[in-house]
Amino acid sequence: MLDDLIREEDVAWAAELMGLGPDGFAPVEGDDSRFRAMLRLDTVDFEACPGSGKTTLLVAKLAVLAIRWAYRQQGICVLSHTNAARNEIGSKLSNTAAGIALMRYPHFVGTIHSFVNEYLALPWLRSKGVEVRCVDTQIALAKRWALLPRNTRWALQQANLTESCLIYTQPDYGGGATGRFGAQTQTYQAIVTARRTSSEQGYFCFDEMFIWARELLDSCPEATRTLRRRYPLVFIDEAQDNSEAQSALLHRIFCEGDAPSRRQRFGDSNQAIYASSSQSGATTDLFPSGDVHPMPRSYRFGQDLADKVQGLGVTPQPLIGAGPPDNIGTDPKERAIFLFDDGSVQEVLPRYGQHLLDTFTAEVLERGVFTAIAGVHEPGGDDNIPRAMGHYVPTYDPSCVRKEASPSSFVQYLARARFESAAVGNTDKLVNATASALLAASELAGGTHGRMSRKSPHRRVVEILSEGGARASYRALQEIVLTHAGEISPEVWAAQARALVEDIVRQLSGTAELDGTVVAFLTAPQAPIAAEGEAAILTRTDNLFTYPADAPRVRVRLGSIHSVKGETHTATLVLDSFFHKHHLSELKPWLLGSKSGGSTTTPRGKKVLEGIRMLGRLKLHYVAMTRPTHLLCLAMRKDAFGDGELNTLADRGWRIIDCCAPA
Ligand SMILES: Nc1ncnc2c1ncn2[C@@H]1O[C@H](COP(=O)(O)OP(=O)(O)OP(=O)(O)O)[C@@H](O)[C@H]1O
Repeated sequence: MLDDLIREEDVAWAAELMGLGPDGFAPVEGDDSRFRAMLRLDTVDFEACPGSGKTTLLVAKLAVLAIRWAYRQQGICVLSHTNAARNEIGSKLSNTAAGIALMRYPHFVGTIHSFVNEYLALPWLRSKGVEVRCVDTQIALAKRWALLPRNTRWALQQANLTESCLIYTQPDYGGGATGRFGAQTQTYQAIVTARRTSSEQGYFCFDEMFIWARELLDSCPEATRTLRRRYPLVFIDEAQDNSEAQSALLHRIFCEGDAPSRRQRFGDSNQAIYASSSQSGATTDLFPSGDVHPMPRSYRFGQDLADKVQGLGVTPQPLIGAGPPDNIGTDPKERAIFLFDDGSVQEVLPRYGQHLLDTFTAEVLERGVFTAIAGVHEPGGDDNIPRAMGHYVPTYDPSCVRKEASPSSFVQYLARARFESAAVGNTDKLVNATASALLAASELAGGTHGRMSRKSPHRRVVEILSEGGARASYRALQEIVLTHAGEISPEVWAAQARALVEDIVRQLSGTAELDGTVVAFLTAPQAPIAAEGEAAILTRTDNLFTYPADAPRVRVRLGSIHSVKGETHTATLVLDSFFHKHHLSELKPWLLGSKSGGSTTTPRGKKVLEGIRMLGRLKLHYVAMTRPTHLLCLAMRKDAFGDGELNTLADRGWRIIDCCAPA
């Protein structure tokens, strides 16, 4: 039924639609990989280099399929790993009427988590009589902690266990990281009781939904048949990032055994990086495997950058640099390395800002995307400078860029929305972030309205608040948020916002007294602090570094490498950071060109893989260094380099900028 849905004559139309011109997917210099990729509808893995247009290709295929899809009860299932990727696909599809149809029944476009919730975990829990109110790890854990007897809490604290010991891994509420408290202990029993009670009340942690999804499949094996009939064609974006739990579950739903769905995965195994060092990739249904369709051309950057970053791929791919795109009308720029020492680490960002001003025209500075990213962005000890982003920019707030976890305070909800709307430029994010923060505060205060809804958070709040009551406070609060573009000063918070927020949270939750957890969630915003001395850098809590500070001409978005996966920037500065060792210093042999790839071959011809930590380091920095279209910069300690090494770098086309010396 599916074979004829994308025809040769559709390819030029789809390329045009994606803004690539009619020849966007046409064969180039004998390479017809993209043209063939467009036509294929069999089960295949598209393993392709950074910037090769995987997401673009996926959306182009979907646009054609949307027009030809004639089935009313069966749909296309498009799964991504993150909300950011889902939103990217959604916004690209929304450019055509047929694309918009794909966002509705009978199709599904969403994250793997939302698919698992909607089709498996939620219906299963409902069938067991549980109404799911909220899937939010922070809220579920706060509820569970509050359910524990006081002496259990004390015992857990004494054993250095945090709330996360209340996450379970089995359908009997057992498992999880309970430290020295084995199943026979009273403390363990209290933990299990709190887990069970809060789950029965409808509060779940994010990853627990997979437990219930698996239980459904165990109990009702016919569910897979139904899902395969419903979704004969499945696309998975960012497939390299799937965890074992996700991969195994998807394989079981769509592939294992008879009559599998057709499944196409898009990804790049060299870019497989995970949210935490304890996570690892899938072992079931490895990506890529089986029929692999490579696409070697990167449309993001040119050949010079391709040649310099290629070696950082664990399995170096033949990288053809067919970029950069000429959408901002400038040529690729000379790569640069900023060198610093303990005393000048905070000079790096201003020097980068100045370098951008010297390199790009005012128009490019206005239209381009400029970032500075570090492998480690959570603060640690004050030694081993540079340990994390905070050593370069003391006011950096890591919670603002954690895309998947929920913010942990009202102010952080707003900060994240400011950060996100800096990229998109709409107020909708601020309005909904305010509403989400109020709903989260209300849940913490004991509200039981639940957050599982297809409606926007703003609509939910308006519906719950009665007219004449706190709805007026809600309107006034939204007006304050919008007037201040989400950046509420401590003064405005104290004088106006706080009372409104408390009034709304009381009405949403039906609780007169707001306890300690809610009070902590509603802590006042901090005034921006400037670091001491000449190297003072002032960023706002939204992690935008503006330069020059007094009359900004460029905005640099700060973040972790994880937070920029899949993104395209005009210029990217990759800052060194520390995890067991300094990342970039450890990668020096790759920068100097003496090593390439994730393995070496011994004189006897034996292939020896780099250690696990080094492989992680390579992948992380391969993602980082393949983001820019026009300018790649690095920042490293000056004393990381020995005799002659800086000359080697200069010979390899790196411009050296020494921040230890006055500008
Ligand atoms: N066929 C093409 N011709 C010209 N430009 C293209 C083509 N395909 C994609 N592009 C452009 O290349 C850039 C990268 O595309 P995209 O983000 O889809 O790549 P990706 O493979 O998903 O990247 P990553 O692996 O880093 O996530 C975008 O600016 C896109 O518009």
